[in-house]
Amino acid sequence: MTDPKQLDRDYDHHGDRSGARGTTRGGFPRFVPAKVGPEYGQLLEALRTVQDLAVSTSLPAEVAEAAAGKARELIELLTPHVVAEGRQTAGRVPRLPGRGSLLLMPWIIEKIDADGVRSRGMFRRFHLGGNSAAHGGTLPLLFDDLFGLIQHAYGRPISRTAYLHIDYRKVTPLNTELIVEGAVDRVEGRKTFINARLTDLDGNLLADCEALMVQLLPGQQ
Ligand SMILES: CCCCCCCCCCCCCCCC(=O)SCCNC(=O)CCNC(=O)[C@H](O)C(C)(C)COP(=O)(O)OP(=O)(O)OC[C@H]1O[C@@H](n2cnc3c(N)ncnc32)[C@H](O)[C@@H]1OP(=O)(O)O
Repeated sequence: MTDPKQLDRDYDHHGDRSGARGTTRGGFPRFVPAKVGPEYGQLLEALRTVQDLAVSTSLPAEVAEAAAGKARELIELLTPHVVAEGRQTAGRVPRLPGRGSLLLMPWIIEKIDADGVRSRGMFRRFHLGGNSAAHGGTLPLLFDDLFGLIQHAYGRPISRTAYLHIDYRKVTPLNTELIVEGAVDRVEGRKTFINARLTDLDGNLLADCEALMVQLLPGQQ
């Protein structure tokens, strides 16, 4: 992983974080890959299935009550292990779906270098909008995280998404393997313009997206 200070001499002067271990005084924590065993991936897959079930069931009261009890047990188990931003495992395991984060789409990075990033995966029941299609709001999440990876792999410093323009070309299906791929289009000073496309495995275009990411100034969060 590139040292962010090599990309941005002012890395430590963005914003004013606590400086706690694993974070910086910059606007973003440093992304240091986390080392985890297979049990972490298994936990995430189980939790994703719980998410799918939470949005796709109609529970009798006694089942909802029993499930709430089990959920509280899980909360008790996990709560003592909360850590500061930058030290959590989620988002720092590039080989796992969604980099090991439940927030992110559970997609796998297939290619990541200065020429662009490609990921493969599925939208699942948890992402349902209506009529068997992915919720329109899930696509910006997929694209935005891809753009973060693209500009990091391109060697650009800390930036924030200024705008993200999506054209929805075709309905995005659930439970169907898809590809999202994008690259830097051009850099103008602090501005990085990035394009990406979401397609099915036959190459049919489902959505395309153009975004502007703006490099943060010293002192900016
Ligand atoms: C170990 C495991 C691997 C990990 C490996 C690491 C990977 C890591 C992945 C992380 C992935 C997360 C990546 C998410 C990134 C977000 O999603 S960030 C969250 C969403 N975005 C935000 O919250 C941004 C909120 N907005 C802002 O903070 C500010 O508006 C901005 C965007 C920083 C710009 O403000 P500013 O610094 O005051 O800049 P400003 O002078 O207004 O504009 C600079 C230039 O940009 C232009 N501009 C600014 N906004 C716009 C706009 N909306 N439209 C057009 N032009 C604009 C201006 O016109 C100006 O152009 P020039 O005059 O220079 O030609």
